[in-house]
Amino acid sequence: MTVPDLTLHDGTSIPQLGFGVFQVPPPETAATVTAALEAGYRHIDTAQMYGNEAGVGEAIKASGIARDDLYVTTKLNNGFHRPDDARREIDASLERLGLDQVDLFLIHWPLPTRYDGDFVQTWRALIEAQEGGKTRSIGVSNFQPAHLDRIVEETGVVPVVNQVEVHPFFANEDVRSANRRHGVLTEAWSPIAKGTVVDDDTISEIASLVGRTPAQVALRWHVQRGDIVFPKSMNPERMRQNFEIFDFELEPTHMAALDELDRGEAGRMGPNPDAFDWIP
Ligand SMILES: NC(=O)C1=CN([C@@H]2O[C@H](COP(=O)(O)OP(=O)(O)OC[C@H]3O[C@@H](n4cnc5c(N)ncnc54)[C@H](OP(=O)(O)O)[C@@H]3O)[C@@H](O)[C@H]2O)C=CC1
Ligand SMILES: O=C(O)C(=O)[C@@H](O)[C@H](O)C(=O)CO
Repeated sequence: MTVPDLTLHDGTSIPQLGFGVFQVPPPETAATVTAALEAGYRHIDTAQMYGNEAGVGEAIKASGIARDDLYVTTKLNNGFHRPDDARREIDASLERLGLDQVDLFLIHWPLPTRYDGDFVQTWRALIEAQEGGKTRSIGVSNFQPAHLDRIVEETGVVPVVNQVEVHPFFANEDVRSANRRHGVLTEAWSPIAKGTVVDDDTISEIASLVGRTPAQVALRWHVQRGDIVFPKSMNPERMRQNFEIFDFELEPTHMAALDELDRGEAGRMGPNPDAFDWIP
């Protein structure tokens, strides 16, 4: 199965499908990521918050896969928004991952009610890290349209991606359209709604009609909308299943039926970025 690359506005490219490691316990991360690499994944999405960057690094090193053939994303933790902390912790991530450079570094959450709402200082620290060669690309996560507008206005530097919650029950269209307006690609987190797409009748019916599983149908919906996805699974069979989504297509009526499942704010499963202020 070939995973398409999408071109980011800085000229680099990113595999549209990756593997997410949120809630993969640190002691099991190396084995889990090794299984994902064996299944064909070449894009890994981790974060300082997940506490498992070292396991990701261990699996990468043991795989023998050429560095250029892998795409690695990590994210700055919420306690490190001040520039001096960000500088130190970006270096610490590289050390844990065993890499000289990551492909993408993100601000994990904007935390508009912390640090006097000054996530612009944090964005400047990421710009500096990119200039210093510590990351090829820089982006943000959980940025609402106003947050995105502000960093672009104040620095002139546009993130390549905004990683936000998106799944059939929470289409997050306001943020996706703000991303498009800025030329920012959307990365959809919790793309299979934390596994709950399997319980939905509409998705299950479409899955039966196309001879696929509900998770495959949901992931296919995302990729046909042009978003980047990285489902998490610690089960080798589901890991493989989630990878096999580029050999079928959903027809427009099926795409429209999935679009109809959007519950707006009621469908949100994770924290609201305007209020989220948790520092681990
Ligand atoms: N930037 C941010 O703030 C956030 C980023 N993320 C990123 O997005 C990634 C994915 O999101 P996540 O929250 O993990 O949720 P997902 O939507 O990827 O769902 C993961 C859950 O679904 C189950 N699952 C996996 N595959 C299948 C399948 N084929 N059929 C049925 N159930 C399945 C998994 O269980 P099992 O392991 O047993 O298969 C797990 O419980 C994260 O790992 C992380 O990288 C996530 C949240 C927030
Ligand atoms: O997984 C992530 O990347 C997150 O940021 C979430 O874990 C988030 O912090 C959360 O769900 C807290 O309850």
